[in-house]
Amino acid sequence: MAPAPIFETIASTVEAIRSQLPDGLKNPRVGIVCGSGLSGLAASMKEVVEVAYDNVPGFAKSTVPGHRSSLAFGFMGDNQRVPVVAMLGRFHPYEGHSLSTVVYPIRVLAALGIKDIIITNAAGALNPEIKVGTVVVVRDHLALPGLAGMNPLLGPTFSSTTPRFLPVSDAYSPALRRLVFLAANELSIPWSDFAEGTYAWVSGPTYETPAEGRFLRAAGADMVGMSTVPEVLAAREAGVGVLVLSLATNMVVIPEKYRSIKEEVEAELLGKKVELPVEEVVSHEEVLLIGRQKGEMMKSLVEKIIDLIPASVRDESQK
Ligand SMILES: O=P(O)(O)O[C@H]1O[C@H](CO)[C@@H](O)[C@H]1O
Ligand SMILES: Nc1nc2[nH]cnc2c(=O)[nH]1
Repeated sequence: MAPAPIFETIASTVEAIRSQLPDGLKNPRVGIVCGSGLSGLAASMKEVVEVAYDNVPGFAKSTVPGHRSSLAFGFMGDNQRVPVVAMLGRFHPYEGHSLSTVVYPIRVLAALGIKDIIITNAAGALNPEIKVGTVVVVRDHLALPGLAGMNPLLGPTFSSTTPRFLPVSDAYSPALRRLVFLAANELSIPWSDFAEGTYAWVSGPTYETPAEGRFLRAAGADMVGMSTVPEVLAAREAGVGVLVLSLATNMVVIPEKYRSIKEEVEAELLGKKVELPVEEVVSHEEVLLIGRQKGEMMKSLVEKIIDLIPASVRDESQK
C-alpha cells in the first residue's frame, strides 16, 4: 500500500527541523505540549534551541494569547539528561485551523522519535470538588466533536501499520500517571493539589452555558476544554505514550438554581426589596492568571516526571 501523502510531508518537515538542530537534540525522547499560559514549562530545559513555527514547513501559527509559536529543544532532568521537545503553543480548531493542522505537530514529534508526550492544558472544572489551581491527571475523555464527526483520524490511515479502528480505552498510560504522584511526593507538593478525572473536549471558542456545563457533568466529565483530545488521538495513533495534565483555571458556571426574572419583577411590583445575584462569567484573563500562579509548580512537576521516566517505561508506557 502506498504511504499516505501526509507521511511524505512529515518526513520533509522532520528533515527541515533536524537541519536546525545540533546532533544531541535531533532525536528527542519526550514531547511536551504547553497549554494556555503554560509556556514556562520549558524554562528548566538546558542547552535550548528554539525553532520558530515560521521555520517549520506545515506548521501554522498560534493566535491565542498565552501561546507562543515555537518548538523548544533541550535537555531536562537532574538524574538523567533527557532530550525533549516542547511545543510552546498549540493550535485549536476554533482558530480556524483544520483538525489535520491541529495534530500535524504531534505527528511530526512522533516522527522525530518521541516515545512519550506530556500534554498540558488549562481547563474549566465541572466537578465541584475540584478547586481552582488543582492539577487533574486525566484518565479518560469525552470527545463531543469526535462523536459528532470531527475526529482528527478521519481519512486515510496515517501509515500502513496504523490500525483502521484505533482502540482508545487505554489512551492514558497508567505507568505515566503513576509518575505524577511519585513526582509530587518527591517535590512535597500537597496531595490535595491533585485529582484524577475525565476531560471533555468541546470546540469552543464560547465557554459553556449553564445547561451545557450541567450536561457535560451529567455525562461524566470533570473538566472541560477546547484542546488536547485531537493531540491525544494523533499521539496514540503513532504509538506514543500519553500523559495529560489539566490545570483547573476556573469553575464552570453551573448555578444550582436559575435566577427568576419573573419573580424579581413581581417582587419589585409589590414594593419588596430584591437582592440581585452577582452574575459570574469566565474569562481568558482569569485562565492565564491561574496559569501564571501555578506555572512554577507545573514546571517543577513536569521536570521531575521526565526525570522519573525510566527507559523501560518510555518503551512500554502503555502498560
Ligand atoms: O487548552 P488550552 O490550549 O490550554 O487553552 C484553554 O484555554 C482557552 C480558553 O481560555 C482555550 O483554548 C482552552 O482550550
Ligand atoms: N470550554 C472551556 N475551556 C476552558 N479553558 C479554560 N477554562 C475553560 C472553560 O471553562 N471551558
